Order: sequence, then structure tokens, then C-alpha cells
Amino acid sequence: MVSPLRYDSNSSEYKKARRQHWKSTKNRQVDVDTSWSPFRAAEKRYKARFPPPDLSAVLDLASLLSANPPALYQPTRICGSDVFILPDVPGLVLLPAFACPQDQRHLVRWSLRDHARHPNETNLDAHYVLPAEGIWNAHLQSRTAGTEPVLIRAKASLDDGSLPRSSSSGPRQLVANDTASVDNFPTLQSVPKPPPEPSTTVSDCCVASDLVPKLRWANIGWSYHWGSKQYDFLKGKGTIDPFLRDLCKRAVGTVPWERVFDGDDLQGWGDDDCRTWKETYEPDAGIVNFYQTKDTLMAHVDRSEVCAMSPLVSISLGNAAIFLIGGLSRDTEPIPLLLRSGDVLIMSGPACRRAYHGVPRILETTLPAHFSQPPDGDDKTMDWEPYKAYIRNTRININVRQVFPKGFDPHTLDAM
Ligand SMILES: O=C(O)CCC(=O)C(=O)O
Ligand SMILES: [Fe+2]
Repeated sequence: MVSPLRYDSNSSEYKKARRQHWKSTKNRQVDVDTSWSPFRAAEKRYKARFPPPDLSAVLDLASLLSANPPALYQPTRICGSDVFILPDVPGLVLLPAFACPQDQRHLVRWSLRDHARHPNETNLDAHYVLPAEGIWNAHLQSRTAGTEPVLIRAKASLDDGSLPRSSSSGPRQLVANDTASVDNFPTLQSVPKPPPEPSTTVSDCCVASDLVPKLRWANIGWSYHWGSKQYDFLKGKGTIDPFLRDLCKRAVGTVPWERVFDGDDLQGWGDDDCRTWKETYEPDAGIVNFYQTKDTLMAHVDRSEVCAMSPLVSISLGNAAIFLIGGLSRDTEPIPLLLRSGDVLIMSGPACRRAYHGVPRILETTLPAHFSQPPDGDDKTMDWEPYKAYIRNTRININVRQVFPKGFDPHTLDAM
């Protein structure tokens, strides 16, 4: 069970949330719409700023390690790691605190300094002409005494009028898309993938430090086209960081997959076989999600990967979050799971990979103490302060995927 959210009822934020709640509910008897699906209703409940949500139903598996877990959630200990197999959603596995504090700090720094920059696309690329070193490094440079901050121009402000217009620079948009499969792959490939439209509502000129809190995502590996919600394989295969690849492969290698899918009919899995994932799992795509504490991720299914079976490895860093996972439609009541910094959640198999899921809440002030300490080892001398300041109000999720089933080669498709 998760402890109740602590709120300062005298804070201006609490009062503002209360005012907004009164305004939006004054003409309504009860703040529940009966037409909401069970998933939507749960999202609304956990998103609510006022009254603060009741977290007593949120499953905090890590806290069960020190208590007596109910039979349903008995963890298995393998090579020093605890593994929870969640029978409610076949294929869902949680490895609490799989990434140690040092690895968590390393990944936070990697996400910001090394990854959220060219050639990896971020949400900001559509709208701004970004410095080659990335906005995080430009932000760090601007903190150095005597350095003039580099001015960043909005793309729309440089436009001669010929660019298509859009109105939003906001978070990830929900776009209906076809579920990818080996059979419809050639058709999905032929869908036009025009570049995104620069927003006309962002300010014409800003500095890197203004944009750091607006960073929402950075692409990993195969390029993802948000407009069509399909991968754009023509852009080539980006590299996967070796440290990240190793961590994901170790996590997948730790799970006793025969037990996860024990008794399941593995017919219909094609050439994929969970019993060989320890050797065959190879991440090639993904996204780094950056959440400020007010951000949410709406219910969705990740259906763009051709392979709907192989493990999707999701690493949580920074503040904790409530993660909802339901079923193949929004009509299944979702399970609310607490994801803490260092947790690795694995979604695998047909029921779990195509299940609705989302993040309705980042829990403020849940940053573990180790983020206050600087990295050790080779990085002893680095300045951890800016990372510490950033992560205080942030959650980072590194969501790593394998797009193709074993043996599938997109480049042989011309012959199909
Ligand atoms: O932030 C998370 O835990 C989940 C992210 C996710 O579902 C996604 O990137 O598709
Ligand atoms: Fe997802």
C-alpha cells in the first residue's frame, strides 16, 4: 500500500487546485461521469489535484519485500534480484530496484547530456533550431560565469510563409494507428511520413534553460514518426547505447520466462519463443520520456512494433509514478502499480504488449536520497548540482523495445 499523499493545505498550489475543483464541479452533483470507461475513470481519479487521490489501492510491490506478500504476488529471487510475476496481466514482470543508485544517476546524466541531442530526435526539434550540443549542454554552458546564453530561434519565426501551420508544441498526441504486423508491414511502410509542423504559438526566441523543462521525449534507435505513429525505417537504424543495452539484456536474462508463461498456449507466437529470449532479445528502438511532476501520459497501446511478443523494458528514474495497466480495451479495470526509481518493468507477450496502459500521476517529493549524492567512480569530479536540480521535480522513463521478431529483415521486403 502506498502512503497517503502529503499536502500543505496552506500552499498556493493546493488552494489553486481546490478553487479549480469548485469551479469545475459547482453545477454537478458528483464528479464522476458514468459514460467513462473503467480505464478513463481510474485516470481521472489518480490525476485529480483536488481532492488528492486515495492511493490505498495502488500496488507497491517493493514494499511487499519486507512484509509478507500475499500468495498472488510472491516474488522469486534470482541472482540477487527480486522478480514479481503479475498474474493479472500475463507477461507483466516487475524487477524492483533492478538499477542500483549509481546506475540510476548514470542513466539520468546519459538521458540529458548524451542522449537528448542530435542525431536523436526530441519533441523540441519540430519547433526550434536547436544547438548541435543539445539543449542540456547549452543550458550547462550558460551556467558558467561570463558565458552569454545562446539564443534559440523558433522554426516558425524563420519561416517565409511556406511552412504548413500547426498550433501546438505540447505533449505526445493521441493518433489512431493500425497495429503493425509482419503481414501489413509493407503497407505501413508506404504511408507518407511528412515532417512535423513547427508550432506558431511558441515564442520566437528563447534560451536553452527555458526549453529544458519543455523536453518531453527523445527517440532511441529506429526513428519513430509521430504523425503516422509508425516507424520510419528509411531514416536508418540509430545506435543503442551499450550500457542501456546491457542493462536491458540483463533484466530480460534474469526473468524465468517459462514460469511467466507457464501453462499458456504459445501457439500463434510465430517464430518467437520466450524460452530463447535470454539469447535472442535485442533492443533496437525506444523512447526516453521526461515527465515534470504535473505531466501525465494518457491511456494508449504501443502497437507500432512489428513484434508484439518480445520484452519491452521500461526503466523508471527520479520521482515515483502511478502506472495503470489494463487489458485489450479501455473496458478492463486497470491495476494501479507504483513505479519507483530503479524499477524495471517488463511488458511481454500478446496480452501485455497490446494492453492499454498510461501514467496518470507523478508523485511529487518522492525522489530517493541517492540523487542528492554525486556520482562516484570515474565521474567523481563531475558537477552533479544541475542534474540534482532537474531531477527533483522530474521522472524519467527509458522505454526500450525490439521492433522486429527474430529473423525478420525489413530490407528484404522489396522482394515480397
Ligand atoms: O512512463 C512510463 O512508465 C510508460 C511510458 C510508456 O508507456 C511509453 O513510452 O509508451
Ligand atoms: Fe507505452
